[in-house]
Amino acid sequence: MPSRGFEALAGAHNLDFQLLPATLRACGWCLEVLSTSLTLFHTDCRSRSEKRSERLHVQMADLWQTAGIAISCFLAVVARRLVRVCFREIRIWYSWSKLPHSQSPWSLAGELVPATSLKRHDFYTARTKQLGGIFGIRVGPLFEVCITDPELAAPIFKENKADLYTPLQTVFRKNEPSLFTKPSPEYYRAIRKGVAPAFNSGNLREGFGRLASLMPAVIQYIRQAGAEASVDVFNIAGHVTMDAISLSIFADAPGSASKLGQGVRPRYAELMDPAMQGVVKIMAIPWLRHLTFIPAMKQLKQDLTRLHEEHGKMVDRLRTCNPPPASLGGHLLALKDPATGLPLTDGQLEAEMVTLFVAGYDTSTAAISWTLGLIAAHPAVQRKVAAELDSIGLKGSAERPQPRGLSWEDLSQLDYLRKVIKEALRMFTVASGGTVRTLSKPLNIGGYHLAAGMTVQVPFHGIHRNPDVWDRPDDFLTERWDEADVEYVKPASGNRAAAKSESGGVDYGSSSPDQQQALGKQADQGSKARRYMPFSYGLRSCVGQNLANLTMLTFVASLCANFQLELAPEIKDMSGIKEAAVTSLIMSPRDGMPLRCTPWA
Ligand code: HEM
Repeated sequence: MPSRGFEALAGAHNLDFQLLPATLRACGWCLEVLSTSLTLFHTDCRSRSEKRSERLHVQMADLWQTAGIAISCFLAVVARRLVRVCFREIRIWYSWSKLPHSQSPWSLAGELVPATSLKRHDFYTARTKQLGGIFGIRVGPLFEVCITDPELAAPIFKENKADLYTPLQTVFRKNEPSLFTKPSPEYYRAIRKGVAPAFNSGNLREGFGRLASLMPAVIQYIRQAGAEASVDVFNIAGHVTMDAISLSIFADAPGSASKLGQGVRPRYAELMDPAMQGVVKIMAIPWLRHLTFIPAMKQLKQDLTRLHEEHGKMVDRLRTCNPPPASLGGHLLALKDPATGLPLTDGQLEAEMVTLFVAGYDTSTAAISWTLGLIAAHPAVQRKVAAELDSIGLKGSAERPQPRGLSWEDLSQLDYLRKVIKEALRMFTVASGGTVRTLSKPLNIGGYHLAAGMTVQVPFHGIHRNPDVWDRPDDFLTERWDEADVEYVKPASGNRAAAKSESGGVDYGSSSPDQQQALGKQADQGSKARRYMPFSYGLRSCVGQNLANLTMLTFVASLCANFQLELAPEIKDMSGIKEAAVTSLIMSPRDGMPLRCTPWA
């Protein structure tokens, strides 16, 4: 008979003792074996379940411990970052507080309104007159340094960081970084080196025929409008520059200039402009983008959806149009991403292509408009331009009612017209806000310590209109370009020289060999600091300036060769031109540039 303990053991494992065969039940030895194995099995089961629960326990404890460590690490990192950000902001605020500045410490918005208004170019000039060539402004919560003294501004052009531009990426479908926003240094170098040759003189010459072929339609349209009509050259220039960039990328048939006279703006500009207005808002106040429920951000979302559709088509067009290797499109397709060694993806191509349109379209259009307006407002200048064109057989007359079109060779003969364009870009600097950089290291400039991380703006319009730097800066004086080295600051004299030596000029915050070298270069340059910078200079200067100059020269020469220009009654005179200037992203005439154009013959 089985013992009571054995029976209990069997019961615990749901074994019915009665089910065992009778012979087995009667055999004491068998029962012994069965009992022993059941006991062993039971012990094993218990120890296994104990072990399992122990293991589970240990695992849970490990998990808790690991989670605890992870959370503590995370909190430590956040706290460190917070402390670092706080220290950085305090250092920035302290540096800023030592700069000359003018706003009331109690105003929450600081100078947000004048610094983002349509007349902000005048604001920087006024502050320069009031506070000098380096001063602080506060735009809402942003403590910013402004430099309008070219000598003091020189070291800023060695900085590459421009955090404030990052919101511009919103206009690309995949929010990719582009040349203009904030790619890695390697990517930036690869793109810059890859596209720059497209703008060299040999490659531009190859595409010049396509650019010049746009002009006959423009001339015909203006002729048809008649001498009494106000013709908006801003609108016309918009169509031509859009086609000029389009042609240099895709090298195929233009579309925009064929729509002249239909009272419309270039299609891409119609899509881009409203989106850019929204983007400018988030550049000024970055956290605005998170308020997706406010009407301005809802509108931006809609505008971007329309724009992104167009970008998809542009990438497809580039992939299928097979542009020649010398064209901008050819160069873009040949580019390799240094990180992967592969050709650019659709997203990367879109970012670079759109950057070229955004950077080149508005700027060239406004520059052409200011130049033509200024020529029309200054009859003596217009006579000299006409005489130059006449001397190479380009100007219309009774004997030459249909003057020939411009050739590549003509361009080198237009010395005076080049000076006129230069002076127009000085007086109405389209990139009026200039450049904005984030300091990657502390700098001592003009006796002021600027902390790392500070946002520094160099408003080019402020420099070009600074009376300490230019004689009669508010006058359109083409003859100033007859002198040599007009682009550079003249040797300092009198009070200005004394002020410079007292302020200590430029000094790098620490003294690594690189910085010593930079300091040395700056000192060598001495009075040779650049004061003329419509295309910026140094790192991040305009990569497309040769195309811009070519488009401006071609357009302005073609118009002046065919027509005598006069300001339309809407603008009337020089004060009307100045009044029309507004800056959103760039400085352009608010209601266009209406001119009356009378054929020479
Ligand atoms: C009159 C016409 C133009 C003016 C006044 C102008 C002016 C400028 C300025 C001042 C910058 C530097 C901006 C900064 O530092 O924040 C710049 C950059 C740039 N421009 Fe232009 N630009 C003109 C036409 C063009 C054209 C036609 C193109 C190309 C189709 C172009 C492409 C670019 C690009 C890609 C950059 C960024 C370069 C970089 O960061 O390395 N621009 N431009």
